[in-house]
Amino acid sequence: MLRPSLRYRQAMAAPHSFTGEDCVEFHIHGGSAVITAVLQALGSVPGMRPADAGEFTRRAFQAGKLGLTEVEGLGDLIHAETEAQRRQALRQMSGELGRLYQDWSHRLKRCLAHVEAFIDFSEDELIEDGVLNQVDRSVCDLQAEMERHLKDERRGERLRSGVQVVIAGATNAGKSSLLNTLCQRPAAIVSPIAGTTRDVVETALDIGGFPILLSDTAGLRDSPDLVEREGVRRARERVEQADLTLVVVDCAHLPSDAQQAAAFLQGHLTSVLPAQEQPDTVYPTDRFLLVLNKTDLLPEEQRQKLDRELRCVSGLPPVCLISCHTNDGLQDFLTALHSSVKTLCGDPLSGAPTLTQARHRAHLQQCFAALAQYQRYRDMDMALAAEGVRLALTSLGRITGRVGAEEILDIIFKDFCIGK
Ligand SMILES: Nc1nc2c(ncn2[C@@H]2O[C@H](COP(=O)(O)OP(=O)(O)OP(=O)(O)O)[C@@H](O)[C@H]2O)c(=O)[nH]1
Ligand SMILES: [Mg+2]
Repeated sequence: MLRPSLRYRQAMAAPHSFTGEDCVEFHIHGGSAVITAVLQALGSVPGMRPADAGEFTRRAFQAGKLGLTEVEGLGDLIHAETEAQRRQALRQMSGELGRLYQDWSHRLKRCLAHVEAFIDFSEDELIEDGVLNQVDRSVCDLQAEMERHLKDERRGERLRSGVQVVIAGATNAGKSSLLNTLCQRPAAIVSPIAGTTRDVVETALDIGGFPILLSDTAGLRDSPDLVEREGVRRARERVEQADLTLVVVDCAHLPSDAQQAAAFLQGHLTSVLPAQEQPDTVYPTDRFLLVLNKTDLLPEEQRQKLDRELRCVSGLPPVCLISCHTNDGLQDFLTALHSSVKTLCGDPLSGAPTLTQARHRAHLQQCFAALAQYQRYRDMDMALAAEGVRLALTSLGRITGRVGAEEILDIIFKDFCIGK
């Protein structure tokens, strides 16, 4: 006979369970024959069927136990591969982001109520003075807060999906060797033949808890070879899309004089940079790292001199001297890489909660635009101005799941696994 304990009843009975419904959990021996037999027995009970992927979470959402941003946080937690991703997902799952949007939503509802009251009662002078001024102030405040939230340099989205790091530079500089050193396996072919890498070789890495997607690319040079030219085009495309580019240079090619070396490196960077960034000689330090490889080929004295002097040259991105053959300088390079990636992702635990999904960004931008509609029509047509506030509320509701199309929910829940 089943005699549920008090703890069991509290955790599993409606409305305290995860889904808000009465639940039962079976703890059985783990052998596959036992599991199959139990599933078969359960399957023979009329009306019993296996849960769909994400069905438990969907039921929790439908019972109002979780908001949509929390659901997305839970999904991200399940898929988190690095520590920083896990922390960001946990924070979102705890409801911080959802509470921020709820707060905005409440304030917008107040604005809408005031605007509608103004439309209905202002002619009878039943409405107190200054109601619209209060709405104006609230709308301005909300816009300023949303603008700050949107101007986050995509840190949260980057952390969620991985920082795009691209290795680029001339042929034979040691790009593929760097990729292999970082991922500690021979992922890309290395050879003394210039033009060995043609296609993009990708690998996912965890750098101090931050996820990166590292791409090795074809060496940049003019080539009569059709296939190599396509490789170079792809390499340039990757640099354009990259969050961070590691520009690899064979340091045996560097002039020994520091000023000349700096000029050489500037020229090298220009040849790697996307066309639209050419006139700007101040390289955003968080988007480039200069990796001077093959230091084992330099006399120690020259290596130290280069290291010392290039650090003092202004206008260059951070410079790291390494050898993929001896691993010399690798630790300093990893520290510099970690610091750049951390800047690009931000600290998932400090400051205001960040945007983590392109879906949220799109709805927030619509919300922001709708508030501009309120301001545009406020002195001309109050009905259209009110419509602006209403649209803003709808856009926010789409983020939190208060307003939603079924197909969006289907997309979100399909990423969950069975049993979640
Ligand atoms: N001495 C020395 N040789 C290196 C080092 N790193 C790479 N090499 C050699 O340099 C040559 C080219 O290395 P790759 O890693 O294939 O260079 P790459 O930049 O990927 O070249 P492409 O794919 O042709 O653009 C190979 O013979 C490597 O063994 C290093 O740190 N020191
Ligand atoms: Mg290569």
